Amino acid sequence: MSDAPLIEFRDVTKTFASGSRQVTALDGIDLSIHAGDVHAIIGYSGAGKSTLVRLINALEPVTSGSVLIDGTDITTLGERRLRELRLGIGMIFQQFNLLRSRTVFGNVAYPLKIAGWDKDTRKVRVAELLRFVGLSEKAWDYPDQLSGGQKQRVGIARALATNPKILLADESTSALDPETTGEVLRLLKRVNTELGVTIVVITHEMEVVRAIADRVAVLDAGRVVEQGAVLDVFAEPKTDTTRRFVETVLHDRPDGEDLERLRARHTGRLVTAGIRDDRRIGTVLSGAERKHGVRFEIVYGGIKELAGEPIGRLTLELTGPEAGVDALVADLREVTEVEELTA
Ligand SMILES: Nc1ncnc2c1ncn2[C@@H]1O[C@H](COP(=O)(O)OP(=O)(O)OP(=O)(O)O)[C@@H](O)[C@H]1O
Repeated sequence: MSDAPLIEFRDVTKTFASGSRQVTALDGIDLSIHAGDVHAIIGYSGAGKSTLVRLINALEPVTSGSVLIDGTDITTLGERRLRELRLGIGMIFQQFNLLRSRTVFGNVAYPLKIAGWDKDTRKVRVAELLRFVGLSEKAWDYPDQLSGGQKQRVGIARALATNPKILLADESTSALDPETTGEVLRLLKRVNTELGVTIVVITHEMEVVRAIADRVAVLDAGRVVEQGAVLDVFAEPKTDTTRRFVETVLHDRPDGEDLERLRARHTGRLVTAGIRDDRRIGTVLSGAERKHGVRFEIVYGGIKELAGEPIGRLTLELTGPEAGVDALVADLREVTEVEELTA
């Protein structure tokens, strides 16, 4: 497999005219999405996520810069080539966007009809897709008879009908309860691993990123403020925006009342240390008393598993001579991120 990205944004800017004002939705985006990845784009409302995804299938023109798919700059393509391009890109939506007047079968068959597949081939393909998403028994139901999770599974089957290489999922689980969200995310992961489809997940929920993404880009006010492997971004978020998103999943950093309570109850120095390679941190801590005359107590923390690795933070109270605590904090900084919490 080549290293060239499947989707690449090069210095992409997108502005909209809003009355007499110009709104900059995307501001100098550089982003690479590689074949075979589940790549999440996370950001708050208005960050530019939907605009970004609409540039991937050229539903909107860029204002400047280029968007390359498989090495082709799609910003210069004519309508006919764009139609071909869009056949290779499936999309699913927050509100499912199913045709209410058609059955599940009819909805999934629809893109095949548009693409000119004959009736028999359509039938075989739809049956195969419904089997894959676990809805064979619902083929003759109408969307209104389905639960939210089932509707999204129909959406996924329809998006995959023409065998796209890319699936764009725009807030695809935001209308679903947590349990159904899990089901849909597991199905998307299967789409990725079993069918080899590259998935771009647009979300404002870090839990979605944790659950299925390999890589993530954090979008803030039209700019990519951070991007990388999900594990790295969770372990060492570099911007406040990212840190806030990570917090929503890990709940591992005391703040507000929790922090006040800890400060009132513990007189030693409070530090929060990132857990990643726990053995190295364990080694530093187990030598704390012997090396520096410092005792430690774990007073707060949360650890989750991400891609098979423990990730999270522990808050420690360190008690001992000032110089010893300083030396221990310095040792900890060698192996992980450390934040002082003492006011
Ligand atoms: N067609 C449009 N005309 C004018 N402004 C637009 C248009 N589309 C988007 N914008 C503006 O661009 C900015 C980014 O919007 P976008 O919908 O991409 O953000 P988002 O991150 O997807 O937010 P949300 O999660 O709320 O959908 C916002 O300020 C929005 O108001």
